[in-house]
Amino acid sequence: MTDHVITAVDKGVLTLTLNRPEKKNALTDAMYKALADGIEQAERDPAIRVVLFRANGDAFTAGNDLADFAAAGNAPANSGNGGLQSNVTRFLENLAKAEKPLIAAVNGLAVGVGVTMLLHCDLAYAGESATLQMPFVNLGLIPEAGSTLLLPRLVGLQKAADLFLTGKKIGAAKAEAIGIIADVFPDAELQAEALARAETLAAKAPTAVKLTKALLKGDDRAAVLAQQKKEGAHFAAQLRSAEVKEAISAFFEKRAPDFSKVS
Ligand SMILES: C/C=C/C(=O)SCCNC(=O)CCNC(=O)[C@H](O)C(C)(C)COP(=O)(O)OP(=O)(O)OC[C@H]1O[C@@H](n2cnc3c(N)ncnc32)[C@H](O)[C@@H]1OP(=O)(O)O
Repeated sequence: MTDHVITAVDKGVLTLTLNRPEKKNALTDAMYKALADGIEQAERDPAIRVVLFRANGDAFTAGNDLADFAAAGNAPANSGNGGLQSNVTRFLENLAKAEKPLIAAVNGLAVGVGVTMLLHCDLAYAGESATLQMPFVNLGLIPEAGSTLLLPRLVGLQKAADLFLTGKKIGAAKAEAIGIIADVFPDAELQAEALARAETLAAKAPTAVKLTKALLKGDDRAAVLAQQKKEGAHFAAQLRSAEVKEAISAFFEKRAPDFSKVS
């Protein structure tokens, strides 16, 4: 159990609220566990029709907790903790496997997995001041969640490379224009709008909704899960690299990383 994710069910909507605002909702293993458990609970419970991801504070999420990455990178190779933690993997797999609709309300910053998870959401809404960034390469890492398959399909190879290789930030309007975000709302209206849409969807005919989602996703699930596995293997190797050690040290020392000496 963690207080850093608040789980609530109302009117057919399972709401998972990220609640670690003092760390910009950076995701710890316990938080991934709560998110993975939440999706499984929704899939099991016929009374739950929709999952809504939202966040308290001024950021959606700063992505994976970098201290956890540093610890995983330093763990003995045979400790079972030398790659993505099992709850991260479970969360990413559950996103890809979910049969019920997933909705996200993105306020403020969404970084790393905070963006790649949106590629699995059927409806991702954002506040107008939201920014999205996938700085995996800047951290010495590679993108995950099947995003190396999903993003280029969604936005084209050039735009996907631009986002992944530069790690640049984009605003909500741009994210909507390229298809990552379904709709943008004034910041003050985002949460109410996303909840209202989730509740409306939860009241619709559940089998028709599930079948429509399945048809929209096509036959992609196996390919996405296979891509997650490929990404995960590279990710685990990179976590142990000098590149990641330098990038994470630089983050906590509040300086720019220096990759000039890594080969
Ligand atoms: C499988 C998943 C992979 C991924 O998700 S990869 C992506 C990993 N995430 C990142 O690289 C983002 C790292 N964070 C940042 O770049 C910045 O932060 C932000 C741009 C998100 C926000 O910057 P600002 O508004 O200046 O806030 P602040 O003072 O940097 O952060 C407030 C407190 O939050 C902690 N924090 C922020 N992000 C993380 C994180 N990802 N892991 C651990 N801690 C984080 C900071 O250290 C600090 O804490 P203190 O107040 O104690 O100094």
